[in-house]
Amino acid sequence: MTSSASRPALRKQLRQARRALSRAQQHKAAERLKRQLAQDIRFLRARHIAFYLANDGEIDPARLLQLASRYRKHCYLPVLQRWPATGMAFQRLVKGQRWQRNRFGICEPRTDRRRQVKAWRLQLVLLPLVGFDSAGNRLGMGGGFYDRAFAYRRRQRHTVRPRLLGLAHQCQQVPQLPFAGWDVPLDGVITDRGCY
Ligand SMILES: Nc1nc2c(c(=O)[nH]1)N(C=O)[C@@H](CNc1ccc(C(=O)N[C@@H](CCC(=O)O)C(=O)O)cc1)CN2
Ligand SMILES: Nc1ncnc2c1ncn2[C@@H]1O[C@H](COP(=O)(O)OP(=O)(O)OP(=O)(O)O)[C@@H](O)[C@H]1O
Repeated sequence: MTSSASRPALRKQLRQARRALSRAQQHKAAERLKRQLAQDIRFLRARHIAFYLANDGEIDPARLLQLASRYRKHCYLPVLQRWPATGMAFQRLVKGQRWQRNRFGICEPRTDRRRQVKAWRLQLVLLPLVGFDSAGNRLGMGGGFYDRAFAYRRRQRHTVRPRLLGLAHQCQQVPQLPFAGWDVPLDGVITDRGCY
């Protein structure tokens, strides 16, 4: 996989690669991801964790969400804001949760501001990646939603909360991603094959 391609071209290639994975490969990857994170101190210690609902071939953290609920952790999902349209909040999941689709067709909890928290209240955020490199640079879907939600971390480098862990299939690693000024570096990346 070349990383000299432009961001949009690279995004397209990598999205195709993850969508091309078979159901059996997806299943295995999700299981391996769960096994790794279930023993990770960052997962075990965190009480407030943001997940995502897998879409577009993303590695699926649903098993971890189930595990976290069993441990009585507070689980959150991203919810796109209507205003500003570039905003994204994290909303806590509740029993009997009602759902809606966002403007990209991704399922999310029905908006309820009382259950939304400030990004810095979370202890661990599991981010969906389109691509990553060994330096912790990430490529997302291109909306800049996660970058904006955690932009404050670039001003407060000492802030450790929340930890940002990118999740990806191993086939999404590239040698080097072009760094954009607004990119918020990750604390780590976890794939079905290991940690970075
Ligand atoms: N599972 C999951 N949930 C998530 C994200 C994600 O990456 N994965 N997001 C992370 O930011 C946010 C949604 N961000 C997105 C940004 C751009 C496109 C996108 O470009 N979609 C279309 C094209 C545009 C359109 O339909 O109008 C596409 O699939 O090509 C989708 C989601 C919030 N929820
Ligand atoms: N902190 C910010 N303030 C304003 N605009 C931003 C900020 N961060 C990113 N953006 C804008 O968002 C757009 C998308 O950024 P980028 O291509 O890095 O998205 P991404 O990281 O792939 O997506 P995502 O964060 O949703 O996973 C860029 O054009 C950039 O201008």
